Amino acid sequence: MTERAQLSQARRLVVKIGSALLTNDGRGLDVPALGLWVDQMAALVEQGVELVVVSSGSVAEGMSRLGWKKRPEQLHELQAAAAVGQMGLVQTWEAEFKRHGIHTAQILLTHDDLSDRKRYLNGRSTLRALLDFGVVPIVNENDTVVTDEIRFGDNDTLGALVANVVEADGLIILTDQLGLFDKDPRKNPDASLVTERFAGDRELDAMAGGSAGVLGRGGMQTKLRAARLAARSGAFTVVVGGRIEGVLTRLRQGEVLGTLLLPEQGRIAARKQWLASHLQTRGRLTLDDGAVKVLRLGGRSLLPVGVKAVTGQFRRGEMVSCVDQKGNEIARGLVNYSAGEAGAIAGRSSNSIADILGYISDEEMIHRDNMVIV
Ligand SMILES: Nc1ncnc2c1ncn2[C@@H]1O[C@H](COP(=O)(O)OP(=O)(O)O)[C@@H](O)[C@H]1O
Ligand SMILES: N[C@@H](CCC(=O)OP(=O)(O)O)C(=O)O
Repeated sequence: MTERAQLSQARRLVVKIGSALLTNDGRGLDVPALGLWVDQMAALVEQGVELVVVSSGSVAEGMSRLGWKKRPEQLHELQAAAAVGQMGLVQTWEAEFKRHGIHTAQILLTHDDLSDRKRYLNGRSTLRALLDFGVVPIVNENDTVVTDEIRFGDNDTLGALVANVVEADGLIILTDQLGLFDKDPRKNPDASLVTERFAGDRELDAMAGGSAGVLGRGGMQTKLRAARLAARSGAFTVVVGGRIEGVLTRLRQGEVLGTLLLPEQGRIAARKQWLASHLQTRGRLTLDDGAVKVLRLGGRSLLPVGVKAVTGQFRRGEMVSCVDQKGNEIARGLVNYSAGEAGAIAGRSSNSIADILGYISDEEMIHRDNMVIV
């Protein structure tokens, strides 16, 4: 598989859009541009892609609504502008997605929310539930309550943390340049576009500069940092020009646009490591000897037929522990069925899932890509 094919195959994506783009360099929300991105996103949703949007622009839109020409220095003024602008932001996202019959949801997060384990897990459950319902969450930083110390500071970082939380396959950062250049193209007209690198490549540090814009905060430095954060849970990052015609559709088709930043370890390995270290188990599946044997051999999914007993209360997508009949832990993984459903299909062949439950979401109890052997 070529690296760009990862975009064609992604099942869950986070799309982050910066202030300069969304507000047409501060001239108020660029509704036609936003509408065009939504058209492309709706087509992705139609193809079964789960999407989360991280939308900047509340401060810029607030400034525009309040008639302020200069970005205020004081935190409380920025927060006031953000509160005014956030109204316009969510109204516009909602109205544009509504044209396609897609619901949106507003999610405002602070750093605290994602560093506190309980809130992290609750946030994860809510986001997962929204995605299961086919809703597109629209995320921004909760600017009203943040203080200097706890600000993400830029939505690139927020986008990466959201990609970690939802275990996205990829993070797409739409910005006002065509991608990451070997030097800041605003200051160096001879700069050339970097098309593909490992996110951890140290050579990139010298290339990425800060923001020259009045609206954006992070510049390429925070986009690079975001790519490194996203890589921890196995997500690739694309930094790409949001004004390129049909940008999301063309990326989906595998076209080489923007800069692709890849996790070093490989997507699945990084993701598995992330899952094992960040999620607590919610229940237990006791396996028969045959299932223990195939899991230990590696590379196989766990089917319902190999499960003898189910304990605990868990929902689809939560982490469960797989143990042998003596209680020794064999593996951990994200389960495809809730505790009640898992109990009903335990010991049964995958062919009978539909008869037992009345529907089938997956043939596997735990897919091999979502499982870590311990
Ligand atoms: N190596 C680089 N390649 C591309 N852009 C760069 C680079 N270094 C610095 N920049 C600056 O980063 C800006 C984009 O970041 P930013 O203003 O924060 O936008 P956004 O609102 O999309 O987050 C570009 O307009 C550019 O001036
Ligand atoms: N929460 C702020 C985010 C500001 C921000 O990070 O902007 P950008 O660098 O353009 O993504 C807002 O909505 O204005």
